[in-house]
Amino acid sequence: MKKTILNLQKTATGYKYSNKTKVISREINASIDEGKLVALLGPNGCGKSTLLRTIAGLQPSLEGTIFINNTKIENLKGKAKAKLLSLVLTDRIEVANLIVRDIVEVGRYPYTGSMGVLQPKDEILINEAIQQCNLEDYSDRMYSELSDGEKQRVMLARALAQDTPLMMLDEPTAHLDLPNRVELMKMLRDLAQEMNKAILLSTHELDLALQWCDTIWLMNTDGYIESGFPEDLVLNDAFAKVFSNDSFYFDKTTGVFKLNRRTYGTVFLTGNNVIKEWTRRALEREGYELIDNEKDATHCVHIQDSKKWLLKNQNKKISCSSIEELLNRINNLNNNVK
Ligand SMILES: Nc1ncnc2c1ncn2[C@@H]1O[C@H](COP(=O)(O)OP(=O)(O)OP(=O)(O)O)[C@@H](O)[C@H]1O
Repeated sequence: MKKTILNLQKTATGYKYSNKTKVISREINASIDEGKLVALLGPNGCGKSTLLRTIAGLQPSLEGTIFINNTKIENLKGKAKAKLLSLVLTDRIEVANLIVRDIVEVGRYPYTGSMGVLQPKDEILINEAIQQCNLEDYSDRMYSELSDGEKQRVMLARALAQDTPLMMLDEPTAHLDLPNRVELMKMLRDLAQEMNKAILLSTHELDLALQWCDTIWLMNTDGYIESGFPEDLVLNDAFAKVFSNDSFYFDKTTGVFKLNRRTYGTVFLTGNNVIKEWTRRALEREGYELIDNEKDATHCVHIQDSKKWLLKNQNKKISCSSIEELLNRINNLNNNVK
């Protein structure tokens, strides 16, 4: 059976001032088992960073109990806490005159004596962390001279060297381009599975979280969390409730957000699946709704190959050689309406 690494019971988070308390989240009951990658998702300002800081013990919880490896977080201090959890924050730390390896070595601080002398086992774990984060060619480079994506990998390597059962990352993909975002998510998933770590990351990358994470903690604007399997949260409309508004909605079929807007006509579309998908995107962007019933459609489009779209409208049959031409023709037919 999988061991539970993080367990939150009736946790409330927030900020205390001398004469008042500002509650951000309440009644959080959630847990993470070893080997699991969990995404904390929610709108701006709902309380994701506050929760991560509370779990890390950087600020006290207002109510409830947080257990890491069955130990209450408030009973953990200094090095004992640093052996159980590592935290990678969004803010880039700016350090002068340190090379990448120096920073990864900091991860071993909880295990070294008062003089900070590294033992052979520490060196092995530092080398492994550098390797796992693909930093072998960077280990002697100045940290301050790296790109944001490379700095992010260094921070992950430092957290890995810390060798904790729980790793937490606050918006780790924030400064990365798309290939690096995917690469990082894959790396975190591999780490969870191969090293049996419990990993909690906050993110705004809904599609990446849906693809790569075992569980999603979905936080709404009132700070309540619904925890579940990504696909279940899509199908039970939890995503739609948290993220949709008057301007756009969450489309369950495709898993993306779409603008609510007037439709200019309906299209019945047939043909090769890949070309159909890109044609669908263009049609929907232009304000056309795709329907399954040929009889009721304003336009019918049959895709013959990647250079031929056959547009049928009442008595007309028009052959188009690109999606751009298809859209121009449909818009021309619709001119009086649009
Ligand atoms: N030190 C603080 N004192 C008082 N309120 C704070 C403090 N830090 C954050 N807040 C408030 O707590 C709420 C939650 O902030 P938090 O940064 O946790 O949200 P978030 O979900 O991480 O947001 P984002 O997605 O924009 O990063 C916000 O209303 C914010 O203004």
